[in-house]
Amino acid sequence: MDIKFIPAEDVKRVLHFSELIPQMESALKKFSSKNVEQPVRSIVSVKEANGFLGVMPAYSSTDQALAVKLVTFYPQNTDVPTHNAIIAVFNSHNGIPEVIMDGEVITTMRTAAVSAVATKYLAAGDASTLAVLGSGVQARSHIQALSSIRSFKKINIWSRTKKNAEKLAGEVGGTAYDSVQEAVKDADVIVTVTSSSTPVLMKDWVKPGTHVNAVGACRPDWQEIDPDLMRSSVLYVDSREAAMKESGDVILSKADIFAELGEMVLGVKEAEVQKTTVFKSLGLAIEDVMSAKLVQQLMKMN
Ligand SMILES: NC(=O)C1=CN([C@@H]2O[C@H](COP(=O)(O)OP(=O)(O)OC[C@H]3O[C@@H](n4cnc5c(N)ncnc54)[C@H](O)[C@@H]3O)[C@@H](O)[C@H]2O)C=CC1
Ligand SMILES: O=C([O-])C1=[NH+]CCC1
Repeated sequence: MDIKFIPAEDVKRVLHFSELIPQMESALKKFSSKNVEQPVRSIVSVKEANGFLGVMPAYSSTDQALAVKLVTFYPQNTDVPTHNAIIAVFNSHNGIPEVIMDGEVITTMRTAAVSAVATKYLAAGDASTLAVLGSGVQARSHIQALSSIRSFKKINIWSRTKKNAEKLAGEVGGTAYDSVQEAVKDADVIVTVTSSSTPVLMKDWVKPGTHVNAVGACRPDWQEIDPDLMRSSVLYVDSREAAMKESGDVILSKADIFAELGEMVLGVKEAEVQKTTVFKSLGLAIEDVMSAKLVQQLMKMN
């Protein structure tokens, strides 16, 4: 068996948001039109490390794309990334494994690309202030991806460790804030990218009409968003089934899900731009499978 390995440097070299964002928009549509075979991910808890291993398979017959991502989340890691992943790609005709590629860069970029799709449809066209809560890997990729969708004049950053917020603010020409309330007060778009398991963003701090990409809190007993904000906003999710199984923000608040993002992109459900909207992101295997396919195509061209 001749299995090729594609390392992180190669994935990083070929993958760009200009191609990844439309690819994710297409993946979301396929998912919500039931053109994808994908179970909700399996989670193996590693209690001693407060971490988990997630197993994320998906198959798209129209793309002849069959792959599985294996991803770990160890939130207490400090000197190595908190998320680590590989993606194994199989030949969909004969089941032979063909490629194993790094999945960390894809996880970093496709998550932000999906939030960019949500922001493109749900944020005001003239959105000028972006607030980011958290200062890690996803904070950086979200600033990059969302800046390709809207022209932000201000980028406000809060992180529980102020010096990390200041470092990120220095990198992106933003401003670091001491409190979440101050950071989000004028924001048109908010991104929550923390590893918190309790709410960091409160309803009363968010101005009406803001779009929130809620990216952290991927376990049924974790929350990043005030339940009142969840209930009072128009709520979009990547997958209804996954949200009802995995998202503490959705399950514990008992908020009504208005639509899957793919349904909105398909035009089956409205994009409620004038209202306060929350996109609750959990991450879908099909996003990884279609990102991996794009990497393979781009590698052939480069
Ligand atoms: N929806 C999706 O598809 C994906 C979601 N994620 C989630 O996004 C979040 C951020 O991921 P990364 O940036 O890769 O992680 P990271 O480890 O690079 O950064 C985590 C950030 O959260 C902050 N943080 C940790 N505990 C906190 C607490 N109790 N209160 C407030 N801030 C806290 C850290 O200081 C840091 O700024 C995580 O929750 C992660 O699981 C990550 C990948 C995909
Ligand atoms: O989709 C994904 O890869 C993840 N979602 C939360 C942690 C990792």
